[in-house]
Amino acid sequence: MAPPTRRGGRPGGRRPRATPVRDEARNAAYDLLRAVDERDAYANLLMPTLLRERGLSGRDAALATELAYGTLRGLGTYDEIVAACSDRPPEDIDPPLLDAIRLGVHQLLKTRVPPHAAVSATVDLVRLRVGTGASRFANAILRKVATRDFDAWVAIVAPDAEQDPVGHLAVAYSHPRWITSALRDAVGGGTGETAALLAADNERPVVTLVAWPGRSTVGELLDAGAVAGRYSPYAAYLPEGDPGAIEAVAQGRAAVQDEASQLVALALTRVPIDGPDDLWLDMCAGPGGKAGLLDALAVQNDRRLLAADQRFHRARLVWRATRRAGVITADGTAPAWREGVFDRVLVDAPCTGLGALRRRPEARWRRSADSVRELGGLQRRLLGSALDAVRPGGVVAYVTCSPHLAETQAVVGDVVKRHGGVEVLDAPAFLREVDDLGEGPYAQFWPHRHHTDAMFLALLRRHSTG
Ligand SMILES: C[S@@+](CC[C@H](N)C(=O)[O-])C[C@H]1O[C@@H](n2cnc3c(N)ncnc32)[C@H](O)[C@@H]1O
Repeated sequence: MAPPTRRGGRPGGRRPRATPVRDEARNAAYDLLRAVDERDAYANLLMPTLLRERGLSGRDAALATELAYGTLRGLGTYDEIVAACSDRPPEDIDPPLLDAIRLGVHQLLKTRVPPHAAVSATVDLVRLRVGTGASRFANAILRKVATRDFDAWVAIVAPDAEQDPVGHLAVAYSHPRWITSALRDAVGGGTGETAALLAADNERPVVTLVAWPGRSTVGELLDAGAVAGRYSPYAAYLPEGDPGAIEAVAQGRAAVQDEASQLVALALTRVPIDGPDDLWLDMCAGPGGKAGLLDALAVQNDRRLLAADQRFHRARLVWRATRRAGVITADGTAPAWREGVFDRVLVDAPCTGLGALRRRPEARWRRSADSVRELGGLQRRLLGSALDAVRPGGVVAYVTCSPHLAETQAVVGDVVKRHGGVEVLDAPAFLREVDDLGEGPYAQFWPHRHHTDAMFLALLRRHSTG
């Protein structure tokens, strides 16, 4: 890409406009970035409110969302590029200014926004929101950024792919190094497959709906513009539009739910068990995604579901998502139920959420490797407690929305060894409609293979009291 010239229409050649123009979509994107930085806001929860408050809809809403989420996902790479274009490292740049520059870099390198528009809109934003002096600094950085495309910058700023493959992938695909390394170990493939996984984390996931059986049908969702799901008999994808505008969703008969989440809950119900099959437990049920499906299946098959969550407000959400389940606020590690009374138990354990990075654009920068260690003890206690809660012959599903080996195989391996009397079942055998879940006995979904979250499933049968 040629360097900017004054006449050629390139961004840097233009003088700043006398009066900065306020662009509502970019302002909303900027405010989201600031809220994430200053108040630890969750981008996917705050964005709909921001759009509503600003009266943004249609293309403006889509632009604001794309700019904010894209910037949050990509800022690992963008900061390396800013560092290469500035005499100050990003950590020495005032955070409000840095966020505006990141927004500009994203527009220049990852969108079809014309470069002159990307620069002038960012410079205007900085003048209005940060200050005139800062806008000159932003202008100078963005002029340099605009001299190359994304791949050319990665070739300059990322560590050498041969000498430091993890470092290269981390910068090229904007993931923290520790997550890149953990995902590479978990996917078990080479650099190519890790790159495909990291790239999938940077894509906008399609909205997936679940038609709760007995309450709505996939046909009803298809009539409302959705497309049939690939694997789950209850799934439909919504290519565009607001899911809340679909009648079945608005009436609480269907919901938004990733397809892998549907399938792991379904797999638990598919394992044959000898003897009674009356009472099911969802031990970590909030906010109620899997409980909603389990409850609907329980109602259809004349079973009973007890759904528990340690936090009251999460339990309340479960109550709203279910129709007949008993819902309680309870700590699964200090159970409010007798041992060995349940026929099937789901432990959807609290985890790092590294399998859902597509949905939570800022999450990768919030978590640290310490959180894996911190969660490990709780995950082990919850799974141990689930094995106590299930009757001999009954089944436990251990699920995480993280593929990190320390949260998945290591937890199951340790608890099974300690507990005794537990058989690890071949989980992929209960999900025959899905290819490539791994060689067993565990099932691992992947965004780049299945277009779902990276959900992990272990199915365990309790044989004796151990
Ligand atoms: C991964 S989320 C569960 C998601 C849920 N199954 C769904 O599909 O919507 C984990 C849940 O575990 C709850 N939790 C954390 N510690 C717990 C404990 N000791 N006992 C019960 N629930 C707990 C959290 O409040 C959180 O709602």
